[in-house]
Amino acid sequence: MAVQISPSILAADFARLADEAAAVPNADWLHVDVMDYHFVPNLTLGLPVVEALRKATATPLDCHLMIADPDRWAPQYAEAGAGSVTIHAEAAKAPIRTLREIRSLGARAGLALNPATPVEPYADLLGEIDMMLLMTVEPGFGGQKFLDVVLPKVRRARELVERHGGRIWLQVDGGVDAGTIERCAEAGADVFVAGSAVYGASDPQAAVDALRAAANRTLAT
Ligand SMILES: O=C(CO)[C@@H](O)[C@H](O)COP(=O)(O)O
Ligand SMILES: [Co+2]
Repeated sequence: MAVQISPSILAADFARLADEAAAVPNADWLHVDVMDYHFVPNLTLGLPVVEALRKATATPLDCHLMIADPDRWAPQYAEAGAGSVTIHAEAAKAPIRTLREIRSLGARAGLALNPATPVEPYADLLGEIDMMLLMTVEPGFGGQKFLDVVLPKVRRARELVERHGGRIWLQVDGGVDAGTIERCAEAGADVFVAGSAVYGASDPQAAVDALRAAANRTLAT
C-alpha cells in the first residue's frame, strides 16, 4: 500500500489558492471540497474554481462532491480535469451510472460514505470504483474532531477491498492529523486527506512530509 497525502484546500486561503497549491509540491493530490448548502450546511466552491485550479497547478485534483445532485454535476468535474471525482452514496440516486460516467471521462471514480453509513451495502459496487472515501467527521466543515467510532468500518472496508483484489484506494477524510493518522493507517486507510493539519501548520510542505512519514511508520510495523 503506497501512502498518499491529499491536503484539503478548504483550510487554505481562498484568496490565494494558486499559492496555496504551490505550498505543497510534495502532495499526491489536492483535495477540493465542493459543498452546495443542500447536502451539507455549508457552501464552498464549484466548477469555475476547479477549472482555474486545474490551470494553476500540476498536482492532480481530488474533488469531493458534498452536493445534493451528484448525478447531474459529477461528470462536469471530470470534464473540468479533476483526476478523481468522489460522490456521496447518501446523495446519488444513480450511483452506478454516475460512477461509470466519471470513469468514461478519464477520471478516477470515488464513493464516499458518511460516518454513520455502513459499508456492507456497497460491497457490490466495488467493481465500479477506484477509491472509497470514509468520512471521519460529519461532512460540511474543516477543523472538526476525528471520530474514532469510524475506525472499525475502515477495517471492514479494508477487508472488503482486499477480498476484491486490493486495487481500490481507501481514503479517510476529517480530523486527520499527526495524532490520528497512525490509527487510520493501522486500520487500513492508504489515502489521507488533511486540511487544518497541513494548511494550519507554519510549514505546510513539512506537515505533508510528517504525515506521510507517520503513516509509513505504521504500515512498516
Ligand atoms: O470533506 C471535508 C469536510 O466535510 C474535509 O475534506 C475537510 O476539509 C477536512 O478538513 P480537516 O478536518 O482535515 O481540517
Ligand atoms: Co473532503
